[in-house]
Amino acid sequence: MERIPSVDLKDFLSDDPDRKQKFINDIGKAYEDIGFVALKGHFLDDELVDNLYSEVKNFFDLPIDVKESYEIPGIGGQRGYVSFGKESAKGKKEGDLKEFWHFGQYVEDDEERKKEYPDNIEVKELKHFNAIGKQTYKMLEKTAKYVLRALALHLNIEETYFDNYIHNGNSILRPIHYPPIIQEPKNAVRAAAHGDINLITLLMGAQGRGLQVQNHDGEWLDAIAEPDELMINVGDMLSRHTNNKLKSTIHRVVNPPRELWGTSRYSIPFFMHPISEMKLNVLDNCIDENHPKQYEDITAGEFLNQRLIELGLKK
Ligand SMILES: O=C(O)CCC(=O)C(=O)O
Ligand SMILES: [Fe+2]
Repeated sequence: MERIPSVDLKDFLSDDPDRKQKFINDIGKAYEDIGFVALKGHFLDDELVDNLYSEVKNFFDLPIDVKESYEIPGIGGQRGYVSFGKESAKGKKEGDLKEFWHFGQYVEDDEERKKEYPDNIEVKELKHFNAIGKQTYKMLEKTAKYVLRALALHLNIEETYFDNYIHNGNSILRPIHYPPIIQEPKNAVRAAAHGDINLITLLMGAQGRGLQVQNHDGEWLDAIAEPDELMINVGDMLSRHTNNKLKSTIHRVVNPPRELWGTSRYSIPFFMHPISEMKLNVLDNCIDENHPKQYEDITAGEFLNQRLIELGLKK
């Protein structure tokens, strides 16, 4: 496969069963192959997207000591600010050339669950940052819910199978700033090759160049979306759960050519996580003679913990 397939969520949401089925088939096929699709017809309107980018830029433009005052020790970077170079890909010692912010779940109907998560951090210097973040979080979560419904149907399980696992799930919205490059990086890139941890990732900002996806032949394909598309990929949790029927594909963000070193890159992934007690045990109907069970039983919470330690975010 030479390019990332494009799908339209409006097909899945339509009353026409043929359109709905076509969406399921297209995304299912793409995820069994390259693990990525570009998706139109999502729930983010242009005004929200514009406001979000401007708030995100305003935040990263704040003085470093202000940003660092939002870097909270002891929570594995799960909320607030994570400073430049802190996170490195699994197995790599150089930090990625990025700084980022985390918005987490807004639990409004479950006191116990609310206690489980760190609180979101309010940026006092920016009037609209927090509200715009929350609105975006909700719209991406809603988009992801329908994508997972389509995948459930593709997997021949109940359409709403994922709904209860993602309601109040541990999802994270991560605005990332890759700053201008000042001097030749030794071994570091904007984001080193990695697979995502979570169920699925919805990425805003893939219209800017830099994101690359590895195909089966080990070649790197540019993954560029249209301005109205989200790039959506399978993460390791979903790949485990489906016995690797759906592929969590390795991807990276390369440094720009020297003439573009002076430019920042902004991207905003939404990492869809389930609640921590969801069992990621391989689904029975993804096991047969030709596809023996490949992964040990594990919960989403245990899996996340392991990975945060490997990323250098948690001790
Ligand atoms: O910035 C990007 O385009 C991708 C970032 C990414 O892959 C990640 O944060 O997991
Ligand atoms: Fe990623």
